[in-house]
Amino acid sequence: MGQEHIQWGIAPIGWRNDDIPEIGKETTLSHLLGDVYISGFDGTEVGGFFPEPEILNKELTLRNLKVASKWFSSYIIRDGIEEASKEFHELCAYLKAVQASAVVVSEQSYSIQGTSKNVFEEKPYFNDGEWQKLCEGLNTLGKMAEDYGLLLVFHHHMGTGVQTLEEVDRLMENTDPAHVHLLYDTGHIFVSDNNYMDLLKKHMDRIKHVHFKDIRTNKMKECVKEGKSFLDSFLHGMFTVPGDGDLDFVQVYQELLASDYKGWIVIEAEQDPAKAHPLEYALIARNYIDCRLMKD
Ligand SMILES: O=C1C[C@@H](O)[C@H](O)[C@@H](O)C1=O
Ligand SMILES: [Co+2]
Repeated sequence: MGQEHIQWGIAPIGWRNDDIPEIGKETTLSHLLGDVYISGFDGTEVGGFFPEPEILNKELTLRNLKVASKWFSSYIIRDGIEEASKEFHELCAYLKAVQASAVVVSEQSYSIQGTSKNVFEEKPYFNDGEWQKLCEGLNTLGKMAEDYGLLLVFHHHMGTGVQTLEEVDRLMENTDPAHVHLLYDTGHIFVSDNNYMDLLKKHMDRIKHVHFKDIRTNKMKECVKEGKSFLDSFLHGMFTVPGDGDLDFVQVYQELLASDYKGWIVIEAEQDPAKAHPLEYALIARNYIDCRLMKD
């Protein structure tokens, strides 16, 4: 089956975190890329601290690495599409210059992702007019991304208005499949819906980018019980790399291969690097991929 069409990446988020920039801030780009190389990955995603394209390209080429994509927080509902487009153009130009394949979009209007609110109970909900504005805006951004040779992949995310399977269904139904694609993140959909296979099976035809995020369910239960925020949940150790948590990535991977998925699978596990040594965890993930997922 088409394992040769998969590119494996690991996100900077285990080393430095854009949601809490103080975390791991002493880690340099060389350190991060060195670890990505040592742990045998094909590349990474662009972190907030990454330099201008010329410098980044040189550092990537020296290590034979690639970048897959970068996160974009859109505020289409709050600010309108014109406002959102300005920053989006800049990011797409950057991503084109570093030869990325996708731009990861998350609608952050009313998001509680970066706040102290209980992420398990206080997520926002969009009204009908807001859904329409969001979907139309995403179609516009998706066409823009194509002008830069990029795919717009939408990231469903805890603490946002597009979190649950039902919300992903609505987004997929009301956006143009030619221009708006989906990022499938195992960890976010599991924490939200307690299930990660339904979304994958239902929307496989729209999935063009994948985040493999594992969950320590004992930690997740503690976070739910204590009503923790998203940021406190990850500091508490809710997320980890595949092979260290409770999700079964074998069935996910088999489903992706059976559906002839082509593209990036990026390991993405935000943890406190002071507690979870980033290279050690990158190697745990690599070992799991080699011994459990790609064994045949
Ligand atoms: O893809 C992601 C990017 C992060 O900034 C985000 O908070 C994380 O949870 C995620 O899945
Ligand atoms: Co993700």
